[in-house]
Amino acid sequence: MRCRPWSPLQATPPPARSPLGPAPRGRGLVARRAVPAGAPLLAVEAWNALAVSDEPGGRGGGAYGARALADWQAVHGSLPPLLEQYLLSDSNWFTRLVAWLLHVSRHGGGIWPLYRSLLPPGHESLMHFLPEEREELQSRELEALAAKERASILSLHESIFSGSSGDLSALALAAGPEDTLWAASMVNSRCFADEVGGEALSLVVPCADLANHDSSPNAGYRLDADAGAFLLVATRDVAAGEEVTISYLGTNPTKPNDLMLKDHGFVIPGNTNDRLPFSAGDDVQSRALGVPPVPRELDAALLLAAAKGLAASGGSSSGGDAAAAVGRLQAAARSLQPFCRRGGGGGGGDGGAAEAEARAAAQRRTVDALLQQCAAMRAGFATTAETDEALLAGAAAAGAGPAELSPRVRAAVASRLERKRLLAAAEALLSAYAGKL
Ligand SMILES: C[S@@+](CC[C@H](N)C(=O)[O-])C[C@H]1O[C@@H](n2cnc3c(N)ncnc32)[C@H](O)[C@@H]1O
Repeated sequence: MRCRPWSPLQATPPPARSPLGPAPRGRGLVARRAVPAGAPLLAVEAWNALAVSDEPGGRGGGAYGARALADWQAVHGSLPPLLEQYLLSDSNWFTRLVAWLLHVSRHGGGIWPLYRSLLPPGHESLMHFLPEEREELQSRELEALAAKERASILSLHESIFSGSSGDLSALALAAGPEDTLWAASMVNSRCFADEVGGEALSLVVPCADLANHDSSPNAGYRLDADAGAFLLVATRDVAAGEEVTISYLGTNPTKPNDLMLKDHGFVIPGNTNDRLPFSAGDDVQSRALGVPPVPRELDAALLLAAAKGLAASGGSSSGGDAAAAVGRLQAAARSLQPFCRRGGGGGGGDGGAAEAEARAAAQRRTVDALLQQCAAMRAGFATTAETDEALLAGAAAAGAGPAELSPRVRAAVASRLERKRLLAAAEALLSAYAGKL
């Protein structure tokens, strides 16, 4: 592929596959020279991207998508008419991009064989998890999500690509379900979303798609239709040799880790969008499970003060870096928010000492009930955080498991460890809260 000559980026070499590596992100983009904030880091010609209109019949009438498809064919050659028709149809954008990626992977000339060879052969997103790998997630919900995701892609394979019955079967785009699963995870984990003149677009952009995620990224991206290029732009000064990162939360800033794992195959340490599944014990399901009702007695201001105090003292006892620990405290505090007293909560002052003591006692009962739920969640995990940490560090003690983890098991262990660390943050927060009463 041809990136603009002034592009100051290079792709890092493929990483050594070692589980001992310090939280490796894999390959990425690295700035070859310093780039000031606001300046472009990389420009990929628009005709080198696979761009589809999310809703060809919607806003913008699919005009940019149709033009992009025509431009692409002018450069890379005509697509089979059945595929061209399908790419312009109102089938969902995801399936259209999967079809296009499968086509260029099998039949594309020019840059596409090189691009195909750069794409990873396997992936850690949930649709690839086999039943024995799903168990490593230590979460019934995630296991169910993984099974559902896989079933939905396999059914898409049958209805669109399968040799016997699919809408596009005549094109022989996928040799089997594994091809469709691969292309689906590539689109899920690598595609960009943007809009031109109100027309929502989804794009696979070779080269730009090598940028890894960071929660405090140093780059943003945009499709510049006038310049005919997809740009990565520095959002702050980037030093020579620094990794160039973007946020994968661009289209869904509220994405929790379960969905990160579903789409991207990794979790964000200290993802503030995560929530612990505390129960108020007042719904039918909780009553059936015997979860005692939890009165909403916490004081929002006190909860915030407890969280701030813990954050100032270096986060909770959970592992990982300081920013992640603060993120977990925020996520824990938000998980506890529903247990705060409505209408300001107050509780201070004019009712006398007896009333204040009654209020404190009510809060302690709420804290105790929530700590009990934490203990129940902890008991539901088959391993401890320490075991997971040792597994990820590759220092598996005798009987703790194999020193080498497959990429998917590694992703599963990272995901369950992150949930345990969030739980530890919630426990620390509840204890700090109780200490303030
Ligand atoms: C768009 S690609 C980025 C380039 C990728 N590293 C590669 O070698 O092709 C997205 C994939 O990179 C990996 N990745 C990106 N950011 C990551 C992060 N912060 N932590 C762990 N893995 C990350 C995940 O496997 C993800 O599905």
